[in-house]
Amino acid sequence: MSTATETAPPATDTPPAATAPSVRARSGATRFLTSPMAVVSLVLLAAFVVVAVVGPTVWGDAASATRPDAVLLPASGDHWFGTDALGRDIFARVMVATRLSLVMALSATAAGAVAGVLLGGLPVAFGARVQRAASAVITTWLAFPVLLVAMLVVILLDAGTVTAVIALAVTMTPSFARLTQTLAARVGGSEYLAAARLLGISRTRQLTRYVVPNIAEPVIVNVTLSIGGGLLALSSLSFLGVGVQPPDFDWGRLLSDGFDQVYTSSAAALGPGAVIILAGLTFGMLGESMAAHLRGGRTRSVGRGGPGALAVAPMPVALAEPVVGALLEVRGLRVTFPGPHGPRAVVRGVDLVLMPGEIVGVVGESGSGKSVTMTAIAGLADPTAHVHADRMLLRGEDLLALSPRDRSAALRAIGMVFQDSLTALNPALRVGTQLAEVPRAARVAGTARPSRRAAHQTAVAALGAVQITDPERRARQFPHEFSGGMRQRALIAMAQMSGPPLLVADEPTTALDVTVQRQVLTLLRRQCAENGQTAVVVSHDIAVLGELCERLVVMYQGEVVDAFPTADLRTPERLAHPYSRALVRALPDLSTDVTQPLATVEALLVAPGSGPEDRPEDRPEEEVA
Ligand SMILES: Nc1ncnc2c1ncn2[C@@H]1O[C@H](COP(=O)(O)OP(=O)(O)OP(=O)(O)O)[C@@H](O)[C@H]1O
Repeated sequence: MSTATETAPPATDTPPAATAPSVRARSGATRFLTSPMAVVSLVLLAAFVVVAVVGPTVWGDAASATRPDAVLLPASGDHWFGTDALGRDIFARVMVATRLSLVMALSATAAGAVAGVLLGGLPVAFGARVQRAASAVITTWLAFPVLLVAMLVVILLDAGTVTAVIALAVTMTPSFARLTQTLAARVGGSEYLAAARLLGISRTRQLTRYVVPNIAEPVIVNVTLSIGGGLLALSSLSFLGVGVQPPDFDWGRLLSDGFDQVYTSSAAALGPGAVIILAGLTFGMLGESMAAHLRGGRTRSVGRGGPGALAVAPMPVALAEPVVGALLEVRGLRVTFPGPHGPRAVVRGVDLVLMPGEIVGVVGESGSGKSVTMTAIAGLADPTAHVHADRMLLRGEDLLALSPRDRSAALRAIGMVFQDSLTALNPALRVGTQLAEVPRAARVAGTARPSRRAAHQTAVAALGAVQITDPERRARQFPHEFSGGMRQRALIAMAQMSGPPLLVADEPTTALDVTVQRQVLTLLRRQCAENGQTAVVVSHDIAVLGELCERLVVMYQGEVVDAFPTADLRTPERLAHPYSRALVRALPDLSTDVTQPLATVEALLVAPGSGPEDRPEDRPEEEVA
């Protein structure tokens, strides 16, 4: 069956010299600065900061000098926003008020954010009871109207600048607390925090090392967005006469004063109003740009056309003719991640050819690049990854020549079964509801979207097809109510629902016990045979792959070092690569002498990116076996 060839071209660690700019590894800051909205907001912010710093020095005199001969003048070349009832230049007063307005908004937001983060985040380290109590406090607090709370604070503390800041901070605290609580709950339920607890790591350390770093980014984005809202709220308080009191003045105070003369000089109110709106927009745009940047960077689920997507081979590469009839042909796949010492190539020149209907196993030790290879092929590479290929044909279609949108559509021919069934299924949705999303999302263009009921029935049938008993009842359960084997089968059902011609299963049985492992593998093989599907199954376990696959591809240190029919496992001495031979010899069987230590694959480990002299094929065989 094996008409394909996999070879390991000479590896180099340097990334391709010329690559598509869209996927060139760029620093986060550089990527952020490519957004026009981010640039505009930063320029505006810089202008506001400069005015806040130099405003009182430059415009201080004009802002405070009273001129009885220039009272209530309309806007003109000399007085852009006109003059007030004492003849003071309103534009100069707006410029001078910038400092107080910004300082108040920043202080109130910072105080509200710190209080909110503490209220929302601290309980995570103190267990469920404290979390429930904090949650009740936050919910009650949120239920009070913002203006009412602000007024209450003003009544209790007397109107003034500091009171306005405190009032705003008090109204902001519960929303920051709710955000932090939601984010912290996600971290609180994570496996890594559970592991930290098991290891006896102190609560303070849990909070500072595990909770805070994982919630910091969205909180910072929210703080930035809130500064704009804070500015507007403070201006409203001053406008209502309960904020900054004379002789101090902020933008809201000036807006309030300007309203008194709106019929004689509209610029007196419009000027401060426009500046308030511009400042609000500036912080809003900055926050939105940061949020978009984070979504597109670390937190966004990896897409099939964005960063991390496939780079079009930039230069003509001398390649052999395409393999006739291949379902998938990948040549020269390279994946590089940015590292502290420059780009790190973790997949180096991988070739992979799959013929229709075959099941191919990809085996290799942990970190050899199996998952990265598969996710890169499926267009699901991490957004920080730099993916490059010389050729990539899927069902005869040249993925490198397609637009990101068309490539995305073409890649729907690949169904993925992920390794960790617990994280691959949304814990908040019933299994049936999740599966029902597939037919509703994957409807054929031009046809009506299936009804919820029809989609649900399809989901139930799909669960039945993977031998989940009582699928109707199971479809109404949440993933945590399933056993590991059932979840894995539900994932297989989900991947199969859109009938993809190619199934990629990344370690589908790693977390399962041997009996369930066998059931899942049998199911995979039967489903592929029944549906005429091609499958690539990734595993560390050469024995598992030997049972399931017709052909094996061995990866080591980011390269394909060997490829052979599964039958060759019986004659390891015929395998071409020492690492493959070592892997097979390390497999115990019934003839293994149980009185002797099991054979192991010894010290081959060198980091990807090491020179060729460190690679196993360059070592004497006895060192390997
Ligand atoms: N997002 C990432 N950023 C940086 N390096 C990464 C990233 N994802 C993977 N790597 C690196 O790529 C290399 C290959 O990882 P990969 O997950 O493909 O290994 P694997 O062979 O699938 O291992 P395992 O069997 O343990 O899942 C590893 O050195 C890993 O640290």
